[in-house]
Amino acid sequence: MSADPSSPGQSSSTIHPTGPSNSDSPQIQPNDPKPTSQVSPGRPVRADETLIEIGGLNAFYGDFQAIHSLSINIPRNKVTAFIGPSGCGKSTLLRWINRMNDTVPSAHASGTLRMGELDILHKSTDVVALRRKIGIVFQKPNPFPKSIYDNVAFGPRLHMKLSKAELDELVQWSLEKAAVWEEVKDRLHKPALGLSGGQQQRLCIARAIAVGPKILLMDEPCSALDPASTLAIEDLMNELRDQYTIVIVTHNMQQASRCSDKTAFFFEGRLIEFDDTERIFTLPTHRQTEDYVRGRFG
Ligand SMILES: Nc1ncnc2c1ncn2[C@@H]1O[C@H](COP(=O)(O)OP(=O)(O)OP(=O)(O)O)[C@@H](O)[C@H]1O
Repeated sequence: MSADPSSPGQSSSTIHPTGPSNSDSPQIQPNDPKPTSQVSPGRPVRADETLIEIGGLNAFYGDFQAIHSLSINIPRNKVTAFIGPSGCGKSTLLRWINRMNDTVPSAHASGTLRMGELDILHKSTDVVALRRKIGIVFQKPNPFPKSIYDNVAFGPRLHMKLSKAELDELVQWSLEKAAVWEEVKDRLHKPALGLSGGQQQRLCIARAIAVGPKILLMDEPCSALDPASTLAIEDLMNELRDQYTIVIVTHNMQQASRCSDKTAFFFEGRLIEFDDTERIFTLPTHRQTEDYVRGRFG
């Protein structure tokens, strides 16, 4: 396979949708001086390169406020875990990052939510283009009732002008990246719904990366999977982390500590603590964080 281009769908023979440089996205300057942690004033904080910048975000369903004045910078090419008890706003935040909440009539939000120059919350933002950059994988695998091949080819057919050979190459590349190619290569034109749950989830990841996102949002991607499939997804996240920015919502503390670089702990719609995962699980600053990661509540 040749080197990944920085722009998906360009009409060259190299059609892999994303590459390590991610150079086509507007960028906040590396070494953004904003701290990536909200805790421990005085403690040195490593300056990660920010991909998603969130400032003073308030999110509502009607009158109910689900997220309160949230400020957090999501670092590029890292895995960030969102943890916290049920109802604390983790999914709401994911759903605002790729504007899924547009489909909820009562949902509204204020504050800053940016990916580089792109103002995610702005009314004029092209949501279809945004979702190419910010893919999402849900709790329950949701392949389309189509063939395995057509699931992965769906987005590229919509957004890119590719020859049959280029599309074949892209489908293969995406399935390889999602670590499911070997299992499906001989049944590409069979129904996706005939795959196991773990295979379906990896297919959904292949479908998400086929259109060249910068970031993959994963909302409890393993909660419907058996332990072996869960391990396969975790291994996959480890492999993808160099090329993608991954945000995972999880209730599984082992998973957060195994898979993520950074962890954000939320409680009742507020960010309590955001730090390196190792620190959150060994020496958190807040008692509430410690109680949660030790399983004392939630
Ligand atoms: N469509 C909606 N309409 C009204 N309220 C909603 C809607 N979706 C979520 N909420 C409320 O917003 C709050 C945050 O919900 P959210 O789903 O973001 O929490 P969560 O931390 O992801 O929870 P869980 O871990 O159980 O998935 C909850 O009180 C929830 O009931």
